[in-house]
Amino acid sequence: MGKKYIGFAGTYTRQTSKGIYRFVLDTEKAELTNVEVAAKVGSPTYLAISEENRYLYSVAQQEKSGGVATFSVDSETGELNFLNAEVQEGAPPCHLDVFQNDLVTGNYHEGTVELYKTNNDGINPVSFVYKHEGTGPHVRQEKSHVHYTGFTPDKKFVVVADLGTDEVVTYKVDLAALERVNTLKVRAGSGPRHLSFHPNGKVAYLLTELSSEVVVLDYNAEEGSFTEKQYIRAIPEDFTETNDASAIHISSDGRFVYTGNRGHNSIAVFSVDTNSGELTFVEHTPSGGEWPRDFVLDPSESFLIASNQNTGNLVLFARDQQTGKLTKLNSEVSVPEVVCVKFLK
Ligand SMILES: O=C1O[C@H](COP(=O)(O)O)[C@@H](O)[C@H](O)[C@H]1O
Repeated sequence: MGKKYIGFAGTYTRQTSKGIYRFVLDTEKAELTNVEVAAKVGSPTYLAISEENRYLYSVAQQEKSGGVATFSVDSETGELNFLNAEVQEGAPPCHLDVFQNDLVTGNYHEGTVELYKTNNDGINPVSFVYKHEGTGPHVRQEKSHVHYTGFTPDKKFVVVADLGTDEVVTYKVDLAALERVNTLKVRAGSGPRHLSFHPNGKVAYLLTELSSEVVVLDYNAEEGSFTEKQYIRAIPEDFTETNDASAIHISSDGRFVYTGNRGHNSIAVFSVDTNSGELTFVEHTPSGGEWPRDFVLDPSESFLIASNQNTGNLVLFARDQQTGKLTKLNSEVSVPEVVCVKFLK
């Protein structure tokens, strides 16, 4: 029997969006339904849900300040109850991740990584800020642009992708501070944006926004360090228009990697070599709208939902778990200025 899964969509609130939206995926009907505003908050672009679905954390903007808003979650109904928000003067972050009482954010505009401590009532004021320095050869690399902050699978380190400096930086969380422990420099001008670990914890996949490539990295979990082993294009050789690669996700069986292409407006599918972790290109599937900023696999991993920012639509695809291929289904819903999508676990 099919299941119903509750998902959330983060958005910009520059035009008509009201904040965080909730929706339901009905797997029996293969349909997205019940879209509604779950919480009114300023530009909650990126979302993170705690391990046990107890809390949802979002990027938040309040006038000229940015930070994090926190909500408790009713995991049966998906109701969000606002707890608190912590903001500082300046642009909001663009990415966040949470593990237990540690929450990290990455700020594209400020070139910073922030550490917050969470509690049962929400979040404490920011406890540590690390500013990245550096530049790159591309016109968008005039300074650091931190774009991704995520915990390693064993939660020992935090990994940061810096689009401005072409670096992947590893930090250790040391009580209320971040200690920089390793830096990998990738190809100049590539613009690292997002990263996803293979479930084996030994390989990671880095997506570069400016060069639209996936960089396959060997990961040393003892040291928190990376080494490059493969670069593979995420867009066709003959696509000459601008493409800003967006998100990267891997299936939980570790067999398929998916990336988003803003410009080519597609999702790229790659298969993973079981031994080396290296990738082989499988196919491109049109994302069903313009500017696929992110996408998500549903909890059954039989579906993928693309979030197209410029057309404001979530589009449902069936996912073949044997081939990794995607088939667009006849189901989509409107979510204005949509950025990211997450399911309750
Ligand atoms: O991918 C992108 O991200 C940056 C950072 O996001 P923001 O919400 O902090 O502005 C964004 O500025 C850029 O337009 C976009 O392509």
